[in-house]
Amino acid sequence: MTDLEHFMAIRQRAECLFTFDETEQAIVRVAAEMTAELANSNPLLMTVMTGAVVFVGRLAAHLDFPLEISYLHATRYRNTTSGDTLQWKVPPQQDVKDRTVVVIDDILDEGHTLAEVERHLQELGAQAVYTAVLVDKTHDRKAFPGQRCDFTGLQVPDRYVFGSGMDYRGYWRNTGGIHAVHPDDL
Ligand SMILES: O=P(O)(O)OC[C@H]1O[C@H](OP(=O)(O)OP(=O)(O)O)[C@H](O)[C@@H]1O
Ligand code: HPA
Repeated sequence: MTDLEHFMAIRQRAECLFTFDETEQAIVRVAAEMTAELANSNPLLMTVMTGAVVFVGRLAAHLDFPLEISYLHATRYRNTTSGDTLQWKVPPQQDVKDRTVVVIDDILDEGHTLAEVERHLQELGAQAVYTAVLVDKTHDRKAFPGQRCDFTGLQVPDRYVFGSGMDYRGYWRNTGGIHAVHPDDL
């Protein structure tokens, strides 16, 4: 089987957890919550590349107030399905001093990525740091008990998921819904 045939098989055997329309409804709700909280704070949306690239675009289309979008690149999974230490590939690309920063990511899984990114932005002098994810994975392995984001789209079960920006070994970020990899494929 070629690599591309393998990725096609992964996609076909996966279970659809949320359709594109369901993810869109969640994103519209998150946008409304963000608007209520942040519309007057000139926020900087700090996109955690690469996974957040789809979420930030879809979310920003529903945010009708002044804001800026920037990015950093940090990775813990490096195209595998289990996390390691966080590797900083690109530091925050815009001055965050005295800014309200909203860290945008695709998923809160074990939470080490967001905890470290948040700490770093605080060290750089951000006035306030909020966090927003499309999905929060339900399990008891978070970086600290009770870890939550300020804005969360959907809860997913404790399975490896892809779609809406989240990847399976670098592929299927482009799938509009959210899918769980078949257990035999992990
Ligand atoms: O909560 P955690 O267990 O730390 O995992 C969440 C992080 O893992 C993924 O990034 P990844 O390292 O796979 O890089 P990617 O964004 O390029 O997919 C995802 O985009 C989050 O940033
Ligand atoms: O379940 C996941 N899917 C995709 N990327 C991830 N990064 C952490 N957990 C996941």
